[in-house]
Amino acid sequence: YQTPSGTRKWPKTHLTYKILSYTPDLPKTKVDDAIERALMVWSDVTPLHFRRVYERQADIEIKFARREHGDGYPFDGRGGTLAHAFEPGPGRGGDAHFDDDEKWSEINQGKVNLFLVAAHEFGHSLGLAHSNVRGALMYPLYSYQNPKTFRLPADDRRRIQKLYGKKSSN
Ligand SMILES: CC(C)C[C@H](CC(=O)NO)C(=O)N[C@H]1Cc2cn(c3ccccc23)CCCCCCNC1=O
Ligand SMILES: [Ca+2]
Ligand SMILES: [Zn+2]
Ligand SMILES: [Zn+2]
Repeated sequence: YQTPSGTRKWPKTHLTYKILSYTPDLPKTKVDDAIERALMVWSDVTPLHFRRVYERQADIEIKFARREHGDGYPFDGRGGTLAHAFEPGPGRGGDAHFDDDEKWSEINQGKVNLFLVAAHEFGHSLGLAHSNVRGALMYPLYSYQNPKTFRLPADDRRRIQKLYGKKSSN
């Protein structure tokens, strides 16, 4: 998992993901769809492929949780931190957790958009650290934008392709 520069990456391009729990704020199908589209943000620009699994352990395990939830990084109630994720590695490496005290939504300015937050978290799951480029997906502050018109900013694309290469053209 270790690269020369010290960042960590997956030693494979076919990754599995599993949704362990859901939020009561959205229908399950909307959560599934937001997660799938958030992963596609990254697979669209790299040779990475994501497959959903239901039984076995997955590389990227996704759950909604409140406050202390067993990893020593408790959430903080509504507002504040929205979610977190672990860098590539065995066990909890790659996993993404979402604060279920947030009001998760689809297209709604006032609430938190699951697709946008998930796309950010999966950047960490794949090995990206935060960006200091305002407007980058990996910027540490959440900012709402219309998910229908979302395009991966150049800084994020450049950095993920530096780790995993570009999407094979064929
Ligand atoms: C990028 C995002 C998808 C994930 C990040 C966390 C992260 O980097 N996960 O990988 C996040 O939650 N950032 C906070 C950072 C933050 C902003 N404030 C805070 C007040 C307290 C604690 C944290 C914050 C000020 C008030 C606004 C609170 C609501 C929005 N929260 C944020 O933007
Ligand atoms: Ca919170
Ligand atoms: Zn956690
Ligand atoms: Zn982050």
